[in-house]
Amino acid sequence: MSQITDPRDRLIVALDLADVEGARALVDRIGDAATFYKIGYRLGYGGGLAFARALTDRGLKVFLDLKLHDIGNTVEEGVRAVADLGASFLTVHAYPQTMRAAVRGRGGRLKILAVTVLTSYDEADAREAGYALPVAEMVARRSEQAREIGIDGIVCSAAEAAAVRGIVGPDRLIVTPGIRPAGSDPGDQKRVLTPGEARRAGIDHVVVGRPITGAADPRAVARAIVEEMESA
Ligand SMILES: O=C(O)c1cc(=O)[nH]c(=O)n1[C@@H]1O[C@H](COP(=O)(O)O)[C@@H](O)[C@H]1O
Repeated sequence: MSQITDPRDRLIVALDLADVEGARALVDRIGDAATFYKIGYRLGYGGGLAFARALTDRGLKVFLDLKLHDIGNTVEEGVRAVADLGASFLTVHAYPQTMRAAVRGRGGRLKILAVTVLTSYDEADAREAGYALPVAEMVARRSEQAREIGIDGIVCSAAEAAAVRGIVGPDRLIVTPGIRPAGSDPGDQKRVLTPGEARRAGIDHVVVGRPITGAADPRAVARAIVEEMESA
């Protein structure tokens, strides 16, 4: 588990917005209630990579969620190309070739996170995609492979966090999307826990998008999530 001194760093706000103007306005509204933002490919394709640099220049932390998965050479060079954007985290899918390539391309302070099984998948979705193993076993197997390859952290559901911690040990990061404050709409997420449950399961960071980006008062929701984890 990482040494997090500022409790706000545990919350990563997913900036799943169409353009940089909207993202900048949201970051300004949230103000000092959050310190860590995720930029995925929706915003990335709308100028979000330059915006990542603008956020890090303001002292905020950035998670680039590009979920790379390709032939090794392309992944390695792709990781190398984003290594100097100042981001803290970059995602790749947890396939062994992809993870090895990402580790080769890693540089600077960029940490590579491996996405095990998406939190929008349940058992039926995994079977439909051709996987024979139950989701929890897939997550465990991919976490073992990530550890052997030297990946810095795991993305999984908080429902698997305690098992993953047993596999990857105390020093690798566990980052969990699929987080919903009690009573909020899960949307397309299927393996869902609350911020407090996630914290008790031993996660390092939660990723929260729509419950914050769609809220009337995003700053208040971000604050409440940080407080819920602090008191868990
Ligand atoms: O890699 C991710 O960040 C990710 C992995 C995963 O398994 N599930 C998942 O939801 N995510 C991302 O986490 C965010 C969750 O957003 P909300 O469902 O709106 O809270 C989205 O940006 C997803 O792309």
